[in-house]
Amino acid sequence: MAIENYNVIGVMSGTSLDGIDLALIIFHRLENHWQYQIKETKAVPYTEDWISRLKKAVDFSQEELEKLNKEYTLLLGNVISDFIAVNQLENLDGICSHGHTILHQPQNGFTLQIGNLPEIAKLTNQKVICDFRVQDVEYGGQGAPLVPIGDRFLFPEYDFCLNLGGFSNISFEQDGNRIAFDISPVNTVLNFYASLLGLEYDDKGTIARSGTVSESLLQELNTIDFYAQTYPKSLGYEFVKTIVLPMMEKHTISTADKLRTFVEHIAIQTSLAVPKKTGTILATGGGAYNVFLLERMAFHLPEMTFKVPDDKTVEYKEALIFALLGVLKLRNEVNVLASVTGAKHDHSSGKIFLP
Ligand SMILES: Nc1ncnc2c1ncn2[C@@H]1O[C@H](COP(=O)(O)OP(=O)(O)OP(=O)(O)O)[C@@H](O)[C@H]1O
Ligand SMILES: CC(=O)N[C@H]1[C@@H]2OC[C@@H](O2)[C@@H](O)[C@@H]1O[C@H](C)C(=O)O
Repeated sequence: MAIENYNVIGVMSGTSLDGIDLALIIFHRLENHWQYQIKETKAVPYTEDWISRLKKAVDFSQEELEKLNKEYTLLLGNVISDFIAVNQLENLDGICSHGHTILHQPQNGFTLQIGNLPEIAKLTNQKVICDFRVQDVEYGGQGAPLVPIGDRFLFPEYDFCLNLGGFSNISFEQDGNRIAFDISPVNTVLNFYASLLGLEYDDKGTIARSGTVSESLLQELNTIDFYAQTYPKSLGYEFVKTIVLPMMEKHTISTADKLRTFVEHIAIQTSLAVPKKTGTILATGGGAYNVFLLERMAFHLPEMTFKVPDDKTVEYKEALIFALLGVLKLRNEVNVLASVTGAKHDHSSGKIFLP
């Protein structure tokens, strides 16, 4: 019985801008099946300065972006090195790092994740596998979402995997193919309105719960073109900045009412995204802690069972899956599914940098 083991660190910075997630993962590959253990984790919050720079970067010039990329690679290198030192890690097979998405316009042929410069391998003194999205866009794909292959390998017992991060996405099996797509913005928008009230986020959705749905805003949001499109499809911050926030800002209602309306919008779009209305949904990402959001989803999908895991999978599932994408790349195996991204074929994506 062939068992293969990998010791890797998964590193993820998501679009909610809460910080950098690191997870030490041990993978066991046993006769075509993957098993995992999340051994150590750390969430490193961004400073106010970094949050502001990463937010503004969507409007940066090429020169400013290059400078930011170098500085962010240095930040990631330091954060990863600290994680290795604190946990006294040795004999790692690699660091599998997503970087941070600044621009995402697959329709125009580009996506940019910073923090993926070759220096990262020197800074950490480790083999680094990174930049997983670019090749997919070059192959005509969306470059996102990339976690669905991990959903297939690591969470096959669930009918649906729902990620509630900066944006939400869903993945499921259909006729032997994995299907997945981004559903709607989630914490990118909720955090923006929470920040107007001086909060990092709307804890458990309490403020949204206190608000009232604006039917006119809700209707406008639900008729945005993106929702009528068929998959493959993915979202970037550009969508929030140019379409969603301007639409929300036209409505002179309270911030609590905006939060309430947007929660309803997410819940409705989620219910429309699932192809069948019964089964089990694995809900992960920080939005899974938004109790009110989950209540509204359950209202629109009354026969669905929502499962929020009670372990580190909720917060570290993306770091875990990018760790798997890196291992698959090291094995030269497919880590991006064309059925999900729309690329011309399945492929093994990512760059490998040696120290
Ligand atoms: N107790 C809570 N109540 C409500 N929302 C919460 C709570 N805890 C976390 N969140 C939300 O989750 C966000 C972090 O989610 P997560 O880490 O999944 O985002 P992400 O890594 O940026 O995701 P993605 O890569 O999918 O965009 C926070 O910014 C906050 O909006
Ligand atoms: C371009 C980009 O970074 N997209 C993120 C973002 O955050 C959530 C959603 O939009 C998803 O498409 C993707 O991240 C996850 C990890 C993915 O690729 O599966």
